[in-house]
Amino acid sequence: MTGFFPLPASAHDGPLLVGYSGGLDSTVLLHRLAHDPDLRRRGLRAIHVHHGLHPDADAWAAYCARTCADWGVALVTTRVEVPADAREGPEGAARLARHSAFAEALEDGEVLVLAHHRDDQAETFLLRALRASGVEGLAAMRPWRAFGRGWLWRPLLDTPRQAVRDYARARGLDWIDDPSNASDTADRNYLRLHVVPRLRARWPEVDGAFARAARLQHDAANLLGAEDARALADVGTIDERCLHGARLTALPAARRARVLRLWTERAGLPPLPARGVALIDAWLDGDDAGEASVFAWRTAEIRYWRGLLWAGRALPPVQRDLRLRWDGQAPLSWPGSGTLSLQPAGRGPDPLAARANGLSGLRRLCPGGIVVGARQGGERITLPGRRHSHALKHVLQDLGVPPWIRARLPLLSDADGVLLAAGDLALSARFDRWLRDAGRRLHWSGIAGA
Ligand SMILES: Nc1ncnc2c1ncn2[C@@H]1O[C@H](COP(=O)(O)OP(=O)(O)OP(=O)(O)O)[C@@H](O)[C@H]1O
Repeated sequence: MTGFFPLPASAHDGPLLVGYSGGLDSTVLLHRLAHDPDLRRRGLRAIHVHHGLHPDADAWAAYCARTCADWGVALVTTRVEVPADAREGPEGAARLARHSAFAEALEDGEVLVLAHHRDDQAETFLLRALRASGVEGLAAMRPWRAFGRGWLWRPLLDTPRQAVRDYARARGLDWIDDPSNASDTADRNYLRLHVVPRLRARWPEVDGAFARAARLQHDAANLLGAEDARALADVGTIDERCLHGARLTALPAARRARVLRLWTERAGLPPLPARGVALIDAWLDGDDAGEASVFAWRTAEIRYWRGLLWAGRALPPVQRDLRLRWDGQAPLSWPGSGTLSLQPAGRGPDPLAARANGLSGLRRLCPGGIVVGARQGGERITLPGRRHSHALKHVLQDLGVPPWIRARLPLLSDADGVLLAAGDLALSARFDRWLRDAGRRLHWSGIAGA
């Protein structure tokens, strides 16, 4: 009988949840784990994701249930909906649905175990090279990573497919052959069926060589990542969404691209594409004419203005015609662009005056209630301590408010159209006085993602 192949040491010791499709690889993995008394003591269960895509999918789920019962392993079967017209194609959409089912099933500290092996790693490396990936992509799959509330472990990543096959044959295991593996329409299958066999005929060690190359990229990616984090800290963020773009220009182009990607990743945005990096480079190199520039990708945007870069979720369109009445009692939602509320001020006012003013004071200030609307252009405001009014545009420019926030600012006016406040960024002398007397402050929660 061929060897009971060794498993690498486990980096985390939570109970195990095996992703069990019923195919050769995960059958071998489950058998190997289920027959290892040390691992069983940690706790072991399996999950089968029923994609409902193949006519035999019910039979596959039943097969997995029987095998698990034979081996004394508890099985969770989860049915997922795979959208027929997904942008990622059917395999990609099934994979996404499967991974969210895994994340949902995984309990705190539990370890999801998947049966990717060394030949899968070699294919992933090749696929990534064909997509012109950098070091992070070429590092391919990691043996361990954080996943949902626990971890993801790929203990077979150094085990060749042939060893997996030998193990199954030696123990008389059977498994499900998914017929889609024989089709070469998917890139991975094309490599597996046509390309890797040609390479292997000439270079028998090709899988091991690609897998080793992936590991080297992994080490390089870790080293680079640590330097990127230092460079980002040196560039300095104003907050997690706003960066001193001008200071990026001191960095070499390749480092600048990596720092931008790290910054957008930390802001929780999808990976920044190369054309976004190129455009930002052009902004930083060009004359800043004072116009804001924007690059949008997927659900995200980066905006550039006066040497500063902002990253966030795509902003809602400007609603120029929207006008709402507000009595100040409850917070007012300013559609797509935050909320206005009147809150108690930090330093307490004279309590008697405050009670006398209170919200009825707001009605005294504006008998017709406050009208909240978008900027139309040409507004003027008389700031506290000033005798004359100023153009709101200049006030906001002096405050350094970027144009896309200016366009979405809720403007508060009285019934006669006299401007009281622009968000909570600029207050008129009259409104400021009333707020002080009432012991209140105006709060605008700002634009989410701006
Ligand atoms: N239907 C399924 N139910 C449970 N686990 C599954 C299922 N399909 C795949 N797995 C698990 O995921 C592992 C990898 O399978 P496969 O290569 O098909 O998945 P993938 O997530 O598409 O991987 P890749 O990242 O290589 O594209 C399997 O060995 C198995 O452990």
